[in-house]
Order: sequence, then C-alpha cells, then structure tokens
Amino acid sequence: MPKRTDTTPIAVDGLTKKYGSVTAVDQLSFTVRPGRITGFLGPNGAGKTTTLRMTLGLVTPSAGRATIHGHIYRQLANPTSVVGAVLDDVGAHDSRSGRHHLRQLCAAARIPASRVDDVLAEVDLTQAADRDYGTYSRGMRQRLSLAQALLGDPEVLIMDEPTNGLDPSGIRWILDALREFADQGRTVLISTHVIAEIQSLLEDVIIINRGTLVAQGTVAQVCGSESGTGQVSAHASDPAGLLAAARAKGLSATMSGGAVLFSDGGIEQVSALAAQERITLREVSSLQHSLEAAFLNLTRQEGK
Ligand SMILES: Nc1ncnc2c1ncn2[C@@H]1O[C@H](COP(=O)(O)OP(=O)(O)OP(=O)(O)O)[C@@H](O)[C@H]1O
Repeated sequence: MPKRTDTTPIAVDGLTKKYGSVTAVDQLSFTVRPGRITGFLGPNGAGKTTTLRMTLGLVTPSAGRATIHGHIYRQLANPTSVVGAVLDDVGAHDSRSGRHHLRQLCAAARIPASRVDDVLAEVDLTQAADRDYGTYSRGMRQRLSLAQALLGDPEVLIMDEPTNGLDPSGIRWILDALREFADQGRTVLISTHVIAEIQSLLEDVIIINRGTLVAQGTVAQVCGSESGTGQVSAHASDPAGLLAAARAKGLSATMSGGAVLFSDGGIEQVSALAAQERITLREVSSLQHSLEAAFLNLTRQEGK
C-alpha cells in the first residue's frame, strides 16, 4: 500500500562537499516531489553520487543538509522503512546466495525474514535465490540490489545509475519495476548521465553540473515547452526579411526548410518582431527540445 507523510520526500538545502581543493557539490538545493519519478541528471563528475551518498548518510557534508521526510538520514528511527537505496555495490559475498544476503540484512535491520521471499518474487529472482552471488549476471545483481532496497517496504527509492551495464531487456525490466513502484504512490529518485535510456520514465528532472543546480522542474518545463522559451519556428510572408530583422535585434536565428528558426526566445517575442516589421506570420510554433538536447544545452553552457 502507498504510504504518505506530509513532509517533502527529499529536500536538499545548501548541500556542499569539498574534497581538498575539489568542490564535488557546491551549495546545492532542490526538492523532490512525492509520488513522482524524478531524474537526477548530470554529466560525469557532476556530483550526483556524492549528493546521493550525503542524502543517505554515507558521506558527511562540508555544509548544508539533506533530509528525507524532514529528517537527516542518521536521525531516521527506522530508515529501511523510509528509504531504500540502490547504489553501486550491494556488498554481497561472492560465495553466499542472494537469499542468504537478504536474510542477513533482515536480521540486522530487524525486518521479518518473511520479507525475503516477498522481495525476491517482486524482482523476479526467486529461481536464482539460492545460487552464489558470484555467479550472478549484471542484471541479476541489479535485481538483488533492488530487492535489498525494497526489504523495509520504503516510501522513497533512490537509485544511482540503475541502468549501468544492463542490456536492453534488463533496462526495460528496471524501468517497468520503477513504474510499478511509483504507481503505488511512492517516490523515486534516479541518477544517471545516460538520459535516453530512462527519459520515457521521468516526470520531473533535476539537472546539475559541476556540483551546482542548472535546472529543476517537470520534463516539459525543462525541455522549454512550458517556460515560454526554447526553439521557435516561424513561417512568414517574408522569411528573409524576418531573418534579417531578427539578426538586427541580436536574436540567434537561421533559415530552415523555408521557415525561420529562432534558437531561443518565445512565440510572443517572435510575433512582436514580425508585427513591428509588418511581416505576416502564417504559422509559428514552439519546438520542444528532447530532454537529452535540453540536458546537453544546459550542461554545455554551464560548463564553459
Ligand atoms: N572520495 C573522493 N575523494 C576525492 N574526490 C572525490 C571523491 N568522490 C568524488 N570526488 C570528486 O567529486 C566530483 C563529483 O564526483 P561524483 O562521483 O559525485 O560525480 P557523478 O556525477 O556521480 O559522476 P559519474 O556520473 O561519473 O558517476 C568528481 O570530481 C570526483 O572526482
């Protein structure tokens, strides 16, 4: 059953981590909305893993804090029932079975051992449960990792690069499992730098670069379709005149298939320019960037 509380599932406030002269995360603030699947996106080295590890109490922040349902991780009385995490390494022993690993975790977290069979079934790992972890494929390891995260029946699931190294069917499986989890009203935060693989799943996105926030919102907002800015295509009575007028105003525009393509701006701005120049617009439309294009734009600009 879905579980909800009144507080924000994940709130990051002024979070900073310095490693000597390297600032891995720099005064980062964002919130994750309940019951949504949020992508935590950033290029290699942007600070995603460090942020998630601080959120999960595995790395101590230099400044700021991250809270899960209003509490820092270490203050959670019963953390496994609040948040489950799928990180790089499940910490299972090669010569122990997946079932043995989960049983040990149950004992340590005072979770009833009966949960082991439940989560093994949830991640389709029952048949391989008694095989040694060392014989598991990458996909099976990822399923065990998810099973581990689900042991405490948490409200929030945090996953660091969950599709890393998986084949297409493994990726499909993970995406379906996460969709199901979110459909129960739970909150999912997924970090990745491979946007194309998980784009279809995401509702909200947080994009970071060099440890700082560069965008946050729904996928549509970040792709430019709701913010009023982004690429605009205009079919005009005098396309060459419109292009010249745009450039004279310092707007970035090109000719594309008979239309004038404005690389940034908004429909209102383009309409006003055409009216000023007495050029009739036959059609004007806002082109939604793909999330991947928006990501590349945002992180490229910020990276300079
Ligand atoms: N323990 C550490 N000691 C020193 N520097 C570190 C440490 N952990 C991370 N860093 C540095 O902090 C920065 C952010 O790393 P982080 O792993 O958080 O990025 P990321 O966004 O998860 O990258 P990736 O997508 O490659 O996993 C990098 O410059 C990294 O080299």
